[in-house]
This record gives sequence, C-alpha cells and structure tokens, in this order.
Amino acid sequence: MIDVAARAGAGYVGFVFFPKSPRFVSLSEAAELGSHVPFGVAKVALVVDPDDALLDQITAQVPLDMIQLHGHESPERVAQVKSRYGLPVMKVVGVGDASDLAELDVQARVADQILVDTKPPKGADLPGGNGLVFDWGLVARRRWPCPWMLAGGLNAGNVGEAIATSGTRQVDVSSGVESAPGVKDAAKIKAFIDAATC
Ligand SMILES: O=C(O)c1ccccc1NCC(=O)[C@H](O)[C@H](O)COP(=O)(O)O
Repeated sequence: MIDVAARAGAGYVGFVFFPKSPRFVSLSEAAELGSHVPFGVAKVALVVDPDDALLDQITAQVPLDMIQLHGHESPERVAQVKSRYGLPVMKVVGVGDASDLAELDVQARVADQILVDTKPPKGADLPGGNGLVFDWGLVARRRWPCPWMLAGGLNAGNVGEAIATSGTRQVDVSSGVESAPGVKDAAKIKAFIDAATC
C-alpha cells in the first residue's frame, strides 16, 4: 500500500509501534516496509511515550526520516529525543476544546513539526487513529513557529472542508482510508489525496 500512497502523492508514511493498535508493525516488518519507500516520501515512526531502549531499537533497525511522539511527552522529552537521535520530531497534540491550545504553543517552540489531532476520548484504547474530528475552527488562522499538520477523523468527504476551515497546508489520515481497522484501502487513499489536493 506504500506504493499506492506514494504514487497518489503522499508526502509521509507512518509505522505504528504501539502494540495495542490494529496498525502495529514489528521492527522487522517496519524495516522491510521502510526499505521500499520511494525517495521523497518521509518515513515516520509513530511511538507513544517511548523510552530510549525502544527508540534505540527502532532507529537502529528501521530506516527513518522522522519520529512522531504520540503520547504525553513533555517539551523536555521532545528536545531530548531530537538531540539523542538527530532526527526531526513531530509532536502530536490532542485538541478537544480551546483549553488544549496552550500546549500547542509550548510544543511548537521545541518540536520540528506539530500534528494537531483530535484528543482521544477518556478510556480510549488508542491515543490516535480513532476516526474522530474536533472543531477545526479552534485552529483557524493560528500560527506556530514550526509547520503543522491537521488530523483526526479526516476522509475524502470532509478533508476539503477541514482544509478550508482550519487553513492547514498538510493533512494526516489513518482510519479514513481503511476498509476495516488496520486494513488500508487503495481506492480510499487515492480519493483522499485527490480531495485534499484539488
Ligand atoms: O493509528 C493508530 O493505531 C495509532 C496508535 C497509536 C498512536 C497513534 C496512532 N495513530 C495516529 C495517527 O497518526 C493517525 O493518523 C491520527 O491520529 C489520525 O487518525 P484518524 O482519526 O484515524 O485519521
């Protein structure tokens, strides 16, 4: 499915290293997948509150261009990961309401990129990939000192409105291009990218 995404124009592909996820990939699977990603498409490791031991293994075995921190990592931890691994770090910040915007301002001063995602509901099994939207108006016309990407419940049917409302220049999707949890769908990937780029 990586070739489908790349041919359709995706700029990033992500490997989910979260064992409870239906999208989980092992180190060896990610290493194999990563070796086939075309030049120009960034390979991103998605990790949740990882310790150095896990990141040491991932970065030693998987060809990567970026690390995405999807847990409760502090700005200090973001800075540590950047410096220890020499890779750009995308920090995910979950937004449920306006009170969550302050963390975006703080993390955007440290991270290389921020992913503005929907805050997972309390008790959710997954910190991301839940297919839920938030109020895109909350981030409309906001500026941060690093590039940012919008995520959360996007699909081919709503991504145009999400871009128009939020003003984002980059979008991220997971469950919205799947036919079942963890099963990516080529037609949905193409439709999503077409809708996001026209
Ligand atoms: O997708 C997962 O299973 C996952 C597990 C653990 C951490 C992050 C995870 N996904 C994060 C993503 O990058 C999603 O693309 C993002 O949250 C948007 O997901 P969706 O709402 O399904 O488009």
